[in-house]
Amino acid sequence: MSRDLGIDLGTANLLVFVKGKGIVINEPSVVAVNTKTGDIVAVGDEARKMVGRTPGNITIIRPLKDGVIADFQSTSAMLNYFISKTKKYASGLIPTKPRVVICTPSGVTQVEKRAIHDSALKSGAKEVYVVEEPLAAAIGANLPVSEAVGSMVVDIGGGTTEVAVLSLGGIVTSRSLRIGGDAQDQAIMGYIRKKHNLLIGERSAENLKFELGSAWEPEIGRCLDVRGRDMLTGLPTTVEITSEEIYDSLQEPVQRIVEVVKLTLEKCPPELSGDIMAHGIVLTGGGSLLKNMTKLIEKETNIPVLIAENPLNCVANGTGKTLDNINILRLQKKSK
Ligand SMILES: Nc1ncnc2c1ncn2[C@@H]1O[C@H](COP(=O)(O)OP(=O)(O)OP(=O)(O)O)[C@@H](O)[C@H]1O
Repeated sequence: MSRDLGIDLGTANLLVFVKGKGIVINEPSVVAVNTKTGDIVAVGDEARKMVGRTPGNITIIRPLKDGVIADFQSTSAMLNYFISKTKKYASGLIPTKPRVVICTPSGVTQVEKRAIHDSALKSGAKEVYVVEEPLAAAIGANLPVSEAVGSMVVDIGGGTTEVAVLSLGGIVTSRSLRIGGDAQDQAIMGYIRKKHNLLIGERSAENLKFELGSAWEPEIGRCLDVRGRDMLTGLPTTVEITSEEIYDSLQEPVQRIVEVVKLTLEKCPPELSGDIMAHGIVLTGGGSLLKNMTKLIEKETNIPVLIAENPLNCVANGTGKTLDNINILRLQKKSK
């Protein structure tokens, strides 16, 4: 027995599933680095607390951005940190090295995949298998991926949106878009800068999205005060933002997601389209929690849309379930 691990190396959050325990780590994919020494000062929750509040010698890095690895060294350090953190779950088990199934954003190149693989090995893994994100999301959402029936999953993460049609254990057709929750936050920041001459931080923009955001018909009359820096005076100030404004700012990134869903449906073989019509499209990832996202996709595709249970955990749960079939992954790796 060993503490085998399933890891969702997400753009926004990194989750670790320990076999027999479930998800034991769920922290933001953020690293704080001392710019003078290059040392890692904090990782995950600790680093996230520092966002926007760091002194000159500390910089906050999001190692994965837009679904790709923006900074390999800090990705590697983050992976190492979290794999080591799971050591305490090995108590009572024979202390062997873990086998690791890791899920990376689909924009990652073969070279980067190899580098992630090697970095997990260096962090103490015995064997490492890299799986595709939409497959893990669908398994984690309990879709019947191994059956001869078409299932469609839309995983809306921080950096990417992955849309895939699956059947008989594999991906039949898929598309990946480098737009997810982060692009929505950026759109809110851009809108407020332009309309109110106000600079706000990423966390404030994300909070406005949580509180006022909607993909379809905003709730009229809701508003929230946001603090930022007035670009004209340079002074801190507070502005009231309405739900209609947040709705307007989210239109572009949200419509791009709808388009990619439609394009994937167009490429779907007719038999599988019929299955998807009957069983619906399943949304996973944190972005699926944007208010009325299901309603919008339903209206645009005329197909029922459901959100998976615990959408933020689907990919990690999927990699965890894959640990039970590690022999299949081993055979697939050998045949490559
Ligand atoms: N209630 C909510 N409403 C809108 N967006 C939300 C909500 N909860 C979380 N999100 C967004 O979900 C995103 C994070 O989702 P998730 O953890 O699935 O991404 P990830 O797996 O790290 O990213 P990727 O799949 O791109 O690598 C963030 O952009 C966050 O703002």
